[in-house]
Amino acid sequence: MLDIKFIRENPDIVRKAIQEKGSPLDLDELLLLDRQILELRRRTEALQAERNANAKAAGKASPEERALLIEKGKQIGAELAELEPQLRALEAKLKELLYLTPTLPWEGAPVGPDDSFNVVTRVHGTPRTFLFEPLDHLELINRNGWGELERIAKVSGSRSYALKGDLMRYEQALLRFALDQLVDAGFTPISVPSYAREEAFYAHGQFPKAREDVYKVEGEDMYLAGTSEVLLNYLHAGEILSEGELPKAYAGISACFRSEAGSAGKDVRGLMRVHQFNKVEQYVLCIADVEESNRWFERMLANSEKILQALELPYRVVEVSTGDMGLGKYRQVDLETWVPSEGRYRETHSCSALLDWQARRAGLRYRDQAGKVRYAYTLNNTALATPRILVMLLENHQNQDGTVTVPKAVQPYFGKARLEPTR
Ligand SMILES: Nc1ncnc2c1ncn2[C@@H]1O[C@H](COS(=O)(=O)NC(=O)[C@@H](N)CO)[C@@H](O)[C@H]1O
Repeated sequence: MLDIKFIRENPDIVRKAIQEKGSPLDLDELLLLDRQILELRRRTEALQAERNANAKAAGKASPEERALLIEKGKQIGAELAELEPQLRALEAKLKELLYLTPTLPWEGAPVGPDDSFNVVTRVHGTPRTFLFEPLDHLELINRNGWGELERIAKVSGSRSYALKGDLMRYEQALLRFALDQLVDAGFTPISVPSYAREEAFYAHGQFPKAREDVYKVEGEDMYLAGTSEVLLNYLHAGEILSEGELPKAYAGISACFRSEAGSAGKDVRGLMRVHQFNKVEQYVLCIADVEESNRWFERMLANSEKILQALELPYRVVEVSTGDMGLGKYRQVDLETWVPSEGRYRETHSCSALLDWQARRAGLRYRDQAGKVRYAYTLNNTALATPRILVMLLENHQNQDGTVTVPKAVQPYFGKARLEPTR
C-alpha cells in the first residue's frame, strides 16, 4: 500500500498505476475521504486545545466565572464525543481503501492488462529432439510404478499425488539440493509451518483479494498457506529492526496448500497443479532502497536460473506485465520450463519485488543509521517447487527404456545416475 502523503502529492502518478495495475480503487473517493479526515482532525484538535485552555482558565477563575467555564467545557466535551467516533470510522474506511493502492511498477514493466502482454526476454537451452516416441510424465510414472495416483485420488480426491520408490526419493533429493544451493548463496535455511493467522494473509496481500485460494481450519483463526512467503513475511511483523540486522535472507521450506478454486479444468491430471506441494522459497527483507532491492532481485533470479541450469532443463525468462503481476508488485519475472508432452513452456518459478507494499501491511520496519524509522522492502522467489518440476525432469530426461537420467548436480543427493522401476 502507498503512503497517503505520496498519494496526496502525486495523484496523477497514482491514478496511472491504478489503471495499469487494474486496481478496483476509486482514487477520487480516497482523496475525498482524506480531505474529510484532515478537516475533522483540525476541528477535533482545535476543540481539544480550546478545552485545555478552558480548563486552565477555570482553574484560575472566580467561583461564578468557573461555573460558566465548566459548562463550556461540558459542551466542548459533548461535541468531541460526537466527532471522535466519526473520525475513527473515516480513518478505518481510508485504511481499507489504502489496502487497494498499487505499488508503482518499474519503468521496464510491459504495460498491459494480462499475461498476453508478458515479454520473453531470454531463452536458455533448446528443447530436446527425441529419437524415440517420448512418454508423458504420467505414462512414465505408471510404467515404472513410481506413484499411486489413482489410489490416492480415492483417499484424498482430485489434485492429489503419492510418489513411490525412486521418484519419491528423487523429490526429496531435489528439495535438499535446492535448499543447499540457497545456503551456499548465503540464505538462512528455515522451516516454517504451513498454517498462519488471518492477519498474516492480509499482510502478504493474499487477502482480501484471493480468499478462495486458501483453505481455512474449521473453527480457528488458522488458514493453510499457499507459500512459506506468507509466514516469512510475517515473522518480523510489528518489529523495529536495526539497519544492521538487514538484509534478512531466508531459504524457507514448507508444504504449500492451494484450493486451486479458480483453476477448474486446468492441469487436472498428474503433478502440474495439486492441492499440496513442496517449495523451497527465497524470501528477502532489505533496506528501503530501490538499488538494494534490484540487487537482491537479480541475485534471487540468478539463484533460480542456476538451479534450472543444474537440472539441465530448457527454460525461458518472462518479464511480467503490469496487469498480470498484481497490485503489490514493483517487478515480477517468471521462469518457464519446457514440457515436451505439451510442446510449450510452463511456469516453474516466480520472482517478485514489492518495495514497501507488504512491509506497510505487516508493519515491517527498521531504524536507519540516521535514527529514522522506515518501512523495509520485501522480495520473494521460488527456488524449487515439487512435484511440478518433476513433470519437466521426467519428460526431458527420459530414456528409451523408460528409465530417467538424474542430472549430474543432483546425483550426489539421489545416490544414483538414473531413476529405475519400482519392483
Ligand atoms: N497448485 C500447484 N501445484 C504445484 N505447484 C504449484 C502450484 N501452485 C504453484 N506451484 C509452484 O509454485 C511456484 C511458485 O508459486 S507462485 O504462486 O507463482 N509464487 C509464489 O508462491 C512465491 N512465493 C514465489 O515462490 C510456481 O511457479 C509453481 O512452480
